[in-house]
Amino acid sequence: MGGTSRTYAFLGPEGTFTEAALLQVPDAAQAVRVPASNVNAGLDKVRDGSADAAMVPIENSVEGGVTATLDAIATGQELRIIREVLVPISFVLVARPGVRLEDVRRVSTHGHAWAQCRLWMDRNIPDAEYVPGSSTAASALGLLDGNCHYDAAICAPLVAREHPGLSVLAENIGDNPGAVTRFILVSRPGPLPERTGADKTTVVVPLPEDRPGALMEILDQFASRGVNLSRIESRPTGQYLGHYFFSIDADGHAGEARVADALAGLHRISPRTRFLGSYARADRQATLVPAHTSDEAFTAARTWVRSILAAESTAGESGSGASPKA
Ligand SMILES: O=C(O)C(=O)C[C@]1(C(=O)O)C=C[C@@H](O)C=C1
Repeated sequence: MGGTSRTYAFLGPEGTFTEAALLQVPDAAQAVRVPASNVNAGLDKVRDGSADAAMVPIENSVEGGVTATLDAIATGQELRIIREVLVPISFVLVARPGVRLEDVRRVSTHGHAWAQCRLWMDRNIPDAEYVPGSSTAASALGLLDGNCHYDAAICAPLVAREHPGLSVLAENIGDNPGAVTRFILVSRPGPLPERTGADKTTVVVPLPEDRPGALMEILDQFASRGVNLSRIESRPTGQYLGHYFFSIDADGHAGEARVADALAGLHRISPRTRFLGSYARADRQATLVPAHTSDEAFTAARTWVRSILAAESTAGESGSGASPKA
C-alpha cells in the first residue's frame, strides 16, 4: 500500500466488467489497481492488507447471485461492503482474425457470461462446447496466446476494441438487452459510510436449526420494523446437507434505529449473524420509512419506557409504590 494513493484489487485481468465497475469509484483512476485471478484472491488481498479494498461481482439481473462472492464474504476474516456499483452488461463474441462463426467449436468465458448468452448460442452455434474461464477478459486474452484450447470467447466490447488481435464475430449476443450486474467494493472493518437516506445493509444469518419457524422469525425482525428487503438468498454452509445461511440486503442504514433494532433482533435469534455493512445505494432511490418506524418514533417510544421505569424506581425509593403482592 505504497504512498498516499489507495490500492484496489479487482477480478481481472484488465477489461473485465469488474474493472469497469471499479473505474466508477471516484479515486480509482488514479489509484493502484491490482488484478486478481478470482474473487477469493481479490478478497484475500484486502484481508492480508496488500489492498485497501476489492471490487467483486455479487449479483446479475439475469443469472442471480455470484455464489463465489456470497460464500467468500460470509466466512473467514470479517470484511465490510462500503459501496455498490451497477454496470450495464453487453457481450461480443471474439476470435482470432480469419476464424469464421461456422469454424467455432469451443467457446470460453466466465460462467455468468455464458449463462447470459445461452439462447444466442443455442440459435447460432448450438454444438459449441463451453470452456469455463476465470473472467470474460481472461478468456478473450487467452485467444492471443498460441496454446489456447478454444476458438472464440465471450467478453465486453471494450476488450475487442483494445486488442487488434481479436476480431468480433457477433455483437450484442446477450439474451437480455437490459442486463445489469451489481458489484460491491469490500474493505476491512472500519467506520461505516455515512447515512444518505438511500442506503442498503447486508447481513449473513445462519438459520437456527433448533426450532421450526426460524426463517419466519428472521423475516419478522425486518417486517415488524418496516424494513424492506431487496435480496434474500439461501446458501449451503458446506458443513452438512441441509445446513443453510441466508444472505440478505435490507433497505436502510445500521445508523437508523429501526435497522439497528432489526439487527439486534437477528442477533438474538441467530447469534452468529454477520454484519457486512451499510452503504449508499447505487440507484440513489430514497428509503421509504413508515412514520411509526422513524428514528423519532423509536426515540419517543424509548423515552416513554424510560419514564415508566424511572417512575417505578422513584416510587420504590419513597416506599409509596410497592408492587402488588403476588
Ligand atoms: O468476467 C467478468 O468480466 C466479470 O467481471 C465477472 C462477471 C460476473 O461475475 O457476473 C461480471 C459481469 C458479467 O455478468 C459477467 C461476468
